[in-house]
Amino acid sequence: MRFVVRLFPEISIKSAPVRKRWTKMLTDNLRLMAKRIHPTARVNKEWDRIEVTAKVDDPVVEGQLIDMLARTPGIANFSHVQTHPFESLHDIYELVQASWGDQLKGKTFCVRVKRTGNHDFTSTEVERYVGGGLNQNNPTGGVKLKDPDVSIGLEVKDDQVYLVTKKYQGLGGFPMGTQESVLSLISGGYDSTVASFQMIKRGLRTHYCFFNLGGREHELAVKEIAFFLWNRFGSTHRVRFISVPFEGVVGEILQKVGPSNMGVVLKRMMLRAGERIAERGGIEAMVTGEAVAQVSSQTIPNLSVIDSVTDMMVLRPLIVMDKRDIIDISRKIGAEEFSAAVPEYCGVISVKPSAKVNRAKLEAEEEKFDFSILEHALENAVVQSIDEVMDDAQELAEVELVSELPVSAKVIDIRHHTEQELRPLTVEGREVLEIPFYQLSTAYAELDKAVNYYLFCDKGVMSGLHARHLLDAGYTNVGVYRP
Ligand SMILES: Nc1ncnc2c1ncn2[C@@H]1O[C@H](COP(=O)(O)OP(=O)(O)OP(=O)(O)O)[C@@H](O)[C@H]1O
Repeated sequence: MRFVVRLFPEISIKSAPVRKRWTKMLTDNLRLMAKRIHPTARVNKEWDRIEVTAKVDDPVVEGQLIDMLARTPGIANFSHVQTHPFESLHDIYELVQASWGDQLKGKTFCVRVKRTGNHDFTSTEVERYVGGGLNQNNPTGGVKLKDPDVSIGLEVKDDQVYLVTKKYQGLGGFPMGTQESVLSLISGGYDSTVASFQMIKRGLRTHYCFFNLGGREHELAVKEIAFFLWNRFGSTHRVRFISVPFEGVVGEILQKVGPSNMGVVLKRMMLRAGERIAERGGIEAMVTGEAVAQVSSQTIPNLSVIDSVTDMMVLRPLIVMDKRDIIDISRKIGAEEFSAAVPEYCGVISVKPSAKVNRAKLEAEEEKFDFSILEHALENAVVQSIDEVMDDAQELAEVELVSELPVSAKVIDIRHHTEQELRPLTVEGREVLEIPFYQLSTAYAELDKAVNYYLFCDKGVMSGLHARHLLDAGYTNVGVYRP
């Protein structure tokens, strides 16, 4: 089987040396991946195209090669082609008639020919001869040069004719490795996932940085997404996944920062930490999934307060995109199910978020922040190669979930104290302890081990994550209460 790959037009207009270098990179990338699919797969570079062949007649291999080409950055489109030797114009006509004749009934069509080599006919002569013959010998809707129902692509190269049997859309963008590295701040939601994809598609080597706010399950879900993106669109280049334990930072924000500023301060802490991690890895730009006014921390005034903590360039590929379009891309690239399954971190952060934070007030609040906690988080960041991230995905501890509480059980309401005040939880006949999740790990140690505790939060996500946390820490008397 044979595929002809056309370069993304933005590559074709580059200067000759750049084009040559980038085409070589795309060829190398394809070679690496094709070899993983079948040992006979070969990738050959020519000036304006790349050919991918495999000496095997197997629809599974064919499907895998099509999938590989459809998800490789740098390709405009690609065609499945059949090659045949020919001696005369009439041979070409017969080949086309055999493969296209019965598909032209009632349809308008045109024949497009590209020719290379020495022949005693021109491309236009081939188009006329073959088109005329097809029209005469089939009940077609006639030749139509503009917007025909069927466009038949042919390539005549020396003594071979290439018949296009099917044409596929490529991903576009630039070949992986042609651009620099970036550090994508990924939370696993639709936005940062799609933002990371956009970077990969443009040929940027995209490393991942995750600030762990919600425990091991959240981390694993994000690792799964990052691995998926890399494996599907950028696996020719090894990247890193950095996980930064950020629960301490969140706890400190919740204690030192007023509700309206929390979201913006959290993002400032993320950019501060992200910048340091990027610098350690020799990376010059960060990427986030923010879009203007999608939430209140993403207004222009707030984004500018967020940005002011770093000199490093922050790329926001989704900045003017609508959420609906972002989710459409997520669906198209197969990431939607992953992002939909990522637990939304319900405890953090702004209870009454402000669309325009008061910068002076925010900076005054930040002065109370203990920055050694941020340093501690950075020291404890775990760096993994992306192909190793799923190795540590051991089974998560099972958590008991109850809607009716056992007689002697107590409930721990782990919501933020402002929510506890707004909507206090009462459970008839049971004691409810109010321990916000950011105090839980220290407070839990003080509790009576003989009692069973069931954690409660609004969505059941945080309570599940924290119950798992406690189980991991060796406590056994803990579950989740979902009334
Ligand atoms: N836990 C996290 N780890 C790493 N980056 C994060 C984290 N939370 C947020 N970010 C970064 O900050 C950006 C803005 O976060 P925010 O929670 O305001 O927005 P979002 O638009 O809902 O993002 P997403 O859909 O990616 O979760 C995210 O797109 C992401 O780049």
